[in-house]
Amino acid sequence: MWRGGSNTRTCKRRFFSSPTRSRHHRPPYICRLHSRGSQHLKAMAEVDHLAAERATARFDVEEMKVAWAGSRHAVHVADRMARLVASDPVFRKDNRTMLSRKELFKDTLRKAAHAWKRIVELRLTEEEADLLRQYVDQPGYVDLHWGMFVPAIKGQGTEEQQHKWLPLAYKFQIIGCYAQTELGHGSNVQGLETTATFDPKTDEFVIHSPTLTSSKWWPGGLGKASTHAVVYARLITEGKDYGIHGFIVQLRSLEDHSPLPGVTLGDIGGKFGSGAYNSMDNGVLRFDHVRIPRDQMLMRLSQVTREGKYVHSNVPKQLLYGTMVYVRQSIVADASKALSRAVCIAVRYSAVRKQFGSQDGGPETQVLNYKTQQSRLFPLLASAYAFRFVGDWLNWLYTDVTQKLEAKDFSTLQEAHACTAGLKAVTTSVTADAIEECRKLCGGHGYLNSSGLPELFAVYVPACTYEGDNVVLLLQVARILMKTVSQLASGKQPVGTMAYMGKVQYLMQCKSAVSSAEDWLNPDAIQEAFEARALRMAVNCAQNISQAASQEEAAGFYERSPDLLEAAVAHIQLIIVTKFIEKVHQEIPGHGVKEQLQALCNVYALYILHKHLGDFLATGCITPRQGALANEQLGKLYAQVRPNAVALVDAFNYTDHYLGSVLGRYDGDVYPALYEEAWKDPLNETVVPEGYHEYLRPLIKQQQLKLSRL
Ligand SMILES: CCCCCCCCCCCCCCC/C=C/C(=O)SCCNC(=O)CCNC(=O)[C@H](O)C(C)(C)COP(=O)(O)OP(=O)(O)OC[C@H]1O[C@@H](n2cnc3c(N)ncnc32)[C@H](O)[C@@H]1OP(=O)(O)O
Ligand SMILES: Cc1cc2nc3c(=O)[nH]c(=O)nc-3n(C[C@H](O)[C@H](O)[C@H](O)COP(=O)(O)OP(=O)(O)OC[C@H]3O[C@@H](n4cnc5c(N)ncnc54)[C@H](O)[C@@H]3O)c2cc1C
Repeated sequence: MWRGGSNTRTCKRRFFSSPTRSRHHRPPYICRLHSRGSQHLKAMAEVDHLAAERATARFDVEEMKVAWAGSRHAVHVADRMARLVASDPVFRKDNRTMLSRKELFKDTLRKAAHAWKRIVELRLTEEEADLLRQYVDQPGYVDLHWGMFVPAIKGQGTEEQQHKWLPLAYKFQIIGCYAQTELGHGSNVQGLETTATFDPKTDEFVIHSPTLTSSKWWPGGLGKASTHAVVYARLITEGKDYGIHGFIVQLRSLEDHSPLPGVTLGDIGGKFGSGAYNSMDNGVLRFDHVRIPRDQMLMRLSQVTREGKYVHSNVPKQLLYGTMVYVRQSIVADASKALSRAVCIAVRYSAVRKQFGSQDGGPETQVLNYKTQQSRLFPLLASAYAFRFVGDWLNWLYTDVTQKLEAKDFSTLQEAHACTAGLKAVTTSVTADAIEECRKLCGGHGYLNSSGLPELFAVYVPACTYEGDNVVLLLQVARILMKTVSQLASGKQPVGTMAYMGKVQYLMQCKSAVSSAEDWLNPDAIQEAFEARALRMAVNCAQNISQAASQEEAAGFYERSPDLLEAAVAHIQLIIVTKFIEKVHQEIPGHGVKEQLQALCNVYALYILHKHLGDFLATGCITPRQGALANEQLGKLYAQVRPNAVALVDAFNYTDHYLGSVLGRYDGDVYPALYEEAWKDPLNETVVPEGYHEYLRPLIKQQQLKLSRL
């Protein structure tokens, strides 16, 4: 009866009602855990399986935490917020991949509401609140509300509009999203089809979706949560189309959340991966001649008068794209977070995991000691630090440009666009690939949801697409590079991150002086090689485009776009290397911290050089022998990083809750955790699976019957 007829009863129930029998049927380790209860688990947690690794570190980890976080204050606040989230049962996330879409969405609403309650109760500052939301670690409508809706109103709304709308948004009296992309167009913003036609009779805009492809499609938070949206639509007044502009549109009733008349909206459906980005209600939205007051057009950059006259302020039109520039810079900062999480998991697990090497009965080899593991993992560790520092710099640049724009100085707009677009593209592509590489570095166990890596990958990978497809963004960088090269002949000196191009005479013919592996530790040698490679690739592209004399320039650009993409990547990698070198040149307190960062900086640069050796050789920046020396030095650097690897990921200061990985646990006690986690799967709720009576038993019985007839 027990075996045959009770497949809906849970293990838990049986365990308590019939312990002897349960113990018999349960895996022995689980019984031991349960019988000893939490005391046993606590005792286990006190064992630090990575203590020996931590003891070999040659630097002050606490000071490295400061270097990573940016300041002692930042470490302190992050620590407090991370612990606040980790200790609150509402923010539990270990069961996330097992929830249905509806459950997951409700769980997201619950977490967002609870986070807001805590923020208000504890009177958290903006900095603390942002961190708290980050550690909750579940994509949801609040990301778009704070991350795009509010910034769009701040950036494109007049003082009056900000005064009216921002207090409502700040207190969550309205919830907003950013509705730009449509079914038919995302990358090509100028191709959007939604219309906003001014009606002077009523002093209103009529928002309309004229075609199926004009349906808004993808905006996060739109599907189920938002009451309002900043909608991007073609402004039509006095019969003329003035192109894309932003409008604040109410979508749902503030009483019962039902869609307002003329508004059709919903969720666009399940997305890649279990859990992951499915907590977000990406939505579809159609308008059927929906009327909004004229003053709900965001009028900071251009206005429509009461009479319907279009007036454009004396500012560049591209300021309309300001919200995207803002989010792109925050995506760069987020890249180092996602990458460092994956790397932290892979480094800790690689130090715990042992395979082979015990023929004489001695201990097996930690997989972290394999040179191949190091050569795959340490460049990713170095990249996490590189992205962190370039992200800090980009944040500085963004703030600087914003201040200049306030003073009507638009000279650095192009630099901000090129850097945010290019760095967003390179850091997200590398990070997405790196998370997948970390999964492979963790072998079979990396493929389990409980490793945290599949979900991290699934959540992260759309960053290569949203806020601008990475290829489209790199082509923007390439266009600016080509413009800069073409201006060199006229003697115009490039500025900012393009300034190196001003050394064109030298960089086009210089030869690297490197003659030993150690010479590659000289930052000037690295800088010169990267500058020469980036410039020569850009100049080659420019020459190839202009040599196609029979073609229009645009056609030449189109023809050469695969090469242009590579030139843009080379330019962005130069920026990352340069900012890392600049960081290491600064005063960095703490025993051994500067030395470690120096080593990581060299790993990052020489790894890129090794990986893109073809570029460096083809452009004649270095010789094959110098390439080989760089690789030789890289091997030596890996050996230098090895004893510090675990401490270098400890410096990220992530709680086990935030990491969300049994493989990346701080204490390294991986195997009991893996074992225990398996039993939480819903399939293990019953010993005999659902479906046994319908499908397995008849099959087995049928075969038995056949056999008995033989
Ligand atoms: C947990 C806590 C939460 C707190 C918040 C935390 C942060 C938030 C994180 C948020 C999480 C992320 C969630 C995901 C949300 C996703 C949202 C979206 O995806 S929104 C939609 C994004 N869409 C895009 O990115 C579209 C990409 N396309 C474009 O940007 C443009 O179409 C284009 C740049 C590709 C082309 O523009 P276009 O005008 O058609 O023309 P040109 O190429 O000819 O360019 C003309 C001219 O303009 C210059 N330019 C272009 N863009 C910019 C810019 N942004 N700034 C300045 N200048 C720009 C370009 O260089 C040309 O210059 P010129 O001198 O004339 O050559
Ligand atoms: C998870 C997620 C969340 C999102 N959230 C929002 C949101 O909140 N609000 C919002 O408005 N939008 C949102 N989006 C939409 C997002 O911004 C767009 O998907 C993105 O800008 C890419 O545009 P697309 O889908 O039109 O891609 P496409 O442009 O159709 O890309 C398809 C392919 O064409 C290539 N391609 C396109 N143009 C060119 C070109 N000129 N040269 C060479 N190759 C080209 C691309 O590289 C790509 O390989 C979200 C998307 C995702 C996936």
